[in-house]
Amino acid sequence: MDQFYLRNAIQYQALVDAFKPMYLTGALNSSDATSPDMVVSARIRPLLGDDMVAGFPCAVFPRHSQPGVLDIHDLYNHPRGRPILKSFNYQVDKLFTPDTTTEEIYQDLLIGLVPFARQGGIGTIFAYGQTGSGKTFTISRLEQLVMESLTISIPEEEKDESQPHIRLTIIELAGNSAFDLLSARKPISILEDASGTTQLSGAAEHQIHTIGDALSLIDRAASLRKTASTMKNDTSSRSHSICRIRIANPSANTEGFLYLVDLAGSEAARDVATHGAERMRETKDINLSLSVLKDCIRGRAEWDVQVKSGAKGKKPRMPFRQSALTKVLKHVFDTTAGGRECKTAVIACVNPSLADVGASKNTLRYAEMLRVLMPRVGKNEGEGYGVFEWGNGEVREWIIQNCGTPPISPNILAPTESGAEILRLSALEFDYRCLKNPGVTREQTEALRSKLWQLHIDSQRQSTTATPALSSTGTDSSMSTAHELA
Ligand SMILES: Nc1ncnc2c1ncn2[C@@H]1O[C@H](COP(=O)(O)OP(=O)(O)OP(=O)(O)O)[C@@H](O)[C@H]1O
Repeated sequence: MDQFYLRNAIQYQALVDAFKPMYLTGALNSSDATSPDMVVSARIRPLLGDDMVAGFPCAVFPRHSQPGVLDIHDLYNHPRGRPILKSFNYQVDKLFTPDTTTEEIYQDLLIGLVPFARQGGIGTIFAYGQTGSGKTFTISRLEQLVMESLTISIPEEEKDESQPHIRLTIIELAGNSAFDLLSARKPISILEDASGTTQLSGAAEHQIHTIGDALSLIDRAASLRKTASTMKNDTSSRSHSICRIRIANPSANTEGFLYLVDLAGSEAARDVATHGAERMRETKDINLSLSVLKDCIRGRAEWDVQVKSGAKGKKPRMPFRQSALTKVLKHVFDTTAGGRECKTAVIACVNPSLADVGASKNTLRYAEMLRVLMPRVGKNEGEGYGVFEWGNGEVREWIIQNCGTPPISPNILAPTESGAEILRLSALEFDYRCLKNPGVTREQTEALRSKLWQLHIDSQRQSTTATPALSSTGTDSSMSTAHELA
């Protein structure tokens, strides 16, 4: 296949240049709001020196006219002998192009997760993608940035007993075995205790006082992972790495978590074919754990949508006991006893080279399967807009008229947010903003939040154009068009 691509690189480029995208509507429309606590993003890494030397052109393009949409072009052999271009498109909530830096991704996806975890929530970020697509590049820098923000924000002289206690654990999962990356890859066990909490038995938790402590531990884990992979004569990480940051906040009596997960590379079938039986088994284990993870992430997002929107339905399936990866992340998926508030972000990493086009399509199909659409709010003639359709002006107006006394300033509660964005705020964040206003009580903030959600649910019920309670962009949402070489 590679030879076919290289032989036809010039024709391929001509077809790509002539490509005219169809405007996406319906389930793929970017104006459809997805689950408020789940952001599915994609990062296209730049073509690197090696890719260019190999001579493969770029096959993945962000669509500038529609935010969050990517076009991928593949080249097919046609029976009449002329290669044809097949184009596929995918939709994500946020798209990071080759020019985006990891610092910008942090600002976009993680800046809110850190205070959320400080207040007792669970924030999780996953990097998923084919080997060499930039997962480790992305997650390792995000780990550093999170640690900087957790340790730098409080000046040393102002730290006291009431400051959050930060503890770091970094483990690696290979098949069903787990290792502590901060204790020379010592094997550890994943156990559920009597209360049903997952324990990483034997894994050290390191108390972090300064950014220096954190960075040296992160470096230690990264170099151990790299050495293990080189010893196996393997350039790609065939294991999942999980960085867990526990944030205990004595003054608020809360304990939150941040998980940064660098998933094992999903491997293309053509690569697997060149490996032996052990590698094939390893790949099967990885694919199984990624499939269970997908069911769990999607199930959790569906559950959040059901709870927040008041939609009725069967409890979504979250088979987290089926793999070591999801057992470790039980916190994130377990909704028994109400479950904990969670916010999740996924970064689907993509190598834009034509040589990896098949794997890129798989990665983005996986990402699309994680997107859960909120029930759509329609507008009937003579009716007002649903909260979801409000602009910031309407949100502000509503706050002024409904906040009660003492007043809650729209500048503090919703300085820029639209209706959809204000609904996406976690309860913790909503209350936190309200309580910043002098004299405002918790009862008042809870009443305001319930009122907003009640209004949203009522407008949904009234809507005659409502879509089925929960819908997904699903696996068949990517559309393809074919263009023949003239
Ligand atoms: N956004 C980027 N900008 C510049 N270089 C990048 C970017 N993303 C990845 N790279 C480079 O691409 C190469 C592969 O990246 P990385 O090791 O992060 O891939 P990976 O997805 O973790 O692969 P594997 O699954 O094999 O571990 C590295 O040399 C990395 O420095």
